Amino acid sequence: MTTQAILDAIQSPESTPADFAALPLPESYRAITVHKDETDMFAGLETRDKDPRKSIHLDEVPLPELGPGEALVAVMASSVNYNSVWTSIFEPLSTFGFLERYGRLSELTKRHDLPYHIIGSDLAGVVLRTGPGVNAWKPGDEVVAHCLSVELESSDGHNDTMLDPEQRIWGFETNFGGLAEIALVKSNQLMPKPNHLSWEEAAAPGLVNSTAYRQLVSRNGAGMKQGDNVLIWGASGGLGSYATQFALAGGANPICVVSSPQKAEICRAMGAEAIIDRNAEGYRFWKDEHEQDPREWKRFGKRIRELTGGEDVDIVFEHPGRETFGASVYVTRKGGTIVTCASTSGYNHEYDNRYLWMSLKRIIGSHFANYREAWEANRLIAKGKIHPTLSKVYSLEETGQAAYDVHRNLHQGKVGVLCLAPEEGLGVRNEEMRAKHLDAINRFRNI
Ligand SMILES: C/C=C/C(=O)SCCNC(=O)CCNC(=O)[C@H](O)C(C)(C)COP(=O)(O)OP(=O)(O)OC[C@H]1O[C@@H](n2cnc3c(N)ncnc32)[C@H](O)[C@@H]1OP(=O)(O)O
Ligand SMILES: NC(=O)C1=CN([C@@H]2O[C@H](COP(=O)(O)OP(=O)(O)OC[C@H]3O[C@@H](n4cnc5c(N)ncnc54)[C@H](OP(=O)(O)O)[C@@H]3O)[C@@H](O)[C@H]2O)C=CC1
Repeated sequence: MTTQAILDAIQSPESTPADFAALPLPESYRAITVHKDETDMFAGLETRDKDPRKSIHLDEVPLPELGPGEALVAVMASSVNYNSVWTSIFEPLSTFGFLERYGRLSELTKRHDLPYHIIGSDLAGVVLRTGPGVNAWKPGDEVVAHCLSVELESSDGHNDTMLDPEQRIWGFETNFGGLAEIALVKSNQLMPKPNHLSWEEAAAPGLVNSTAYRQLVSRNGAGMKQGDNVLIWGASGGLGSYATQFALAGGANPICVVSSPQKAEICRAMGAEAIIDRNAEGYRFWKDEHEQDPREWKRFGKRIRELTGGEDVDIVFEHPGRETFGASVYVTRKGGTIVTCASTSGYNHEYDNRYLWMSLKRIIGSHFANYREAWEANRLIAKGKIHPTLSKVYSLEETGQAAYDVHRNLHQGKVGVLCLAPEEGLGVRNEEMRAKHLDAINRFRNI
C-alpha cells in the first residue's frame, strides 16, 4: 500500500468517509527529519552559519501506532515555522532532549523517543484514522491542525490548557510532525480547514496566527482594544503579518517595523500606514556587545511619536528579543504592555527597569495558544477576516532550502511546503468566497 491511493481518494469528489476508513494504511511514509547522531554537526559555528540544508533530511519512516484520543492525518501541505529552524540548527537545545523527556511519561509516549525527529508544526490535510475515544472527527474530514499537545491529567491545565505541566508543541517537542506525508496528532488539535483556501494556503497561518491571536488579542495576552497603538516588530514576517492584520481588523493602529522598502510596501498593501524601515533609519540599540544606547531608544521613540501624532505605544508585539527589548520597554507608554513570545536575537534581555516600574508598564510572556484561541484564530481565517500570508511554496524535497530562507530572513510572510499535494492550488471547496478575497489571499505571493 502506498500513499498514492490516499492521494487518489482525497482528489476524488466521490470519496465518502467509509472509503477513507476502508483505505489500507501504508507501512511507511516520507517525512522531514533531523537525526540524533548529527546533533553536534554545527559545533563551533556561529548561529547564522548553521545551515538547515545540511541537517534536514527526507526519510522513509515507519507509520507510528495510533493511540487513544489521536488521529492519523494525510498531510497535503505544511509550512515552515521558525521552531523548525531552531530544531535544524540544534539551538537553543537539541529537540531530542524533549523527545526523551516525553518518552519517559508513559508506554504510549515512548513512541516519540526515536533517533530521528519528524518536524513541522502546521498541516492541512485529511483525517485517515481516529483512535479510541475520538468522536468529533472521522476519516475523510478536511482539517488543519494547531500545534498544542497536552495531556491534561493535572488540574493545572484546566483553566487554560497552555498551563498544563505536560504542554508541548507538536512537531517540536513531540515527534511525528506536519512536514511529512502523514502526521500523528491528538484529536483536540484538529480544526476545520477553511474551505475557500488551497491546501498550502490553509496550512500557512496555523502556528503564527494562533500565537499572534493570543499574544495580541486574547485576554491571556495584551488584550488589544480599538484605538490602541501597537508596535509590531517584523511586521511582514510570520508572526508580524498576522499581528498587523489583527491590529487593523480590531480597529487598532499598527506601527510596523520592517527592514526593507519591499517589506514596507507589503505592510502598506495590508492597510498599515505607520511604517518604520529599521534598516533605512539605521537604529543601533546596542553600542557594542555589552552596552545599549538610550539615545537610540529615544530616536526610535521620537519617530513613533511622529507617526502617531505624538502618542506612545500601548502595546509592543515583541519577539526579536535581546536586540530590541530595551527599546521596546522604553517606547511603551505609561501603563502599557510589552508582550513577548520569543527571543530570536538572544534570550538574555536587558532593559532599564526604571522605565518599567516608574511608568507602571507590564511585560507579559505569551506562548502559542490554547485550543479555544487557536479555534477562534482559525475561524477568522475561515470567515475571510484574516488572510494567509503565504509567499513561496516548496516541495517536501526542498524543505531544507525553505528552512534556510527563513533562518536567513530571506522570506516574506510564510513559506509553504507541499507534502502529498502534487501541485499548488488544490483543495479549494468554496470558489465564490475565494473570489471575494483573492487579492488579499495573494498579497504575499511571489515577492
Ligand atoms: C509555537 C512555537 C514556538 C516557538 O517557536 S518558541 C521558540 C523555540 N523555543 C525555544 O527556544 C525554547 C526551547 N526550550 C528551552 O530552551 C528549554 O526547554 C527551557 C529553557 C524553556 C526549559 O529548560 P529545561 O531544562 O527543559 O527545564 P527546567 O524547567 O529548567 O527543568 C530542568 C529541571 O529543573 C527543575 N526546575 C524547574 N524549575 C525549578 C525551580 N523553580 N526550582 C527548582 N528546580 C526547578 C525541573 O523540575 C527539572 O528537574 P528534573 O530534571 O529533575 O526533571
Ligand atoms: N512562543 C511562541 O508560541 C512562538 C514563538 N515564535 C518565535 O518567534 C520568532 C519569530 O517567528 P516568526 O515571526 O515566525 O519569524 P520570521 O522570521 O518569519 O519573522 C520575524 C521577523 O522579525 C524581524 N527580526 C528578526 N530579527 C530581528 C532583529 N534582530 N531586530 C528586529 N527585527 C528582527 C524580521 O523582520 P524585518 O527584517 O523585516 O525587521 C523577521 O522577518 C522566532 O524566534 C520563533 O521561534 C514563533 C511563533 C510562536
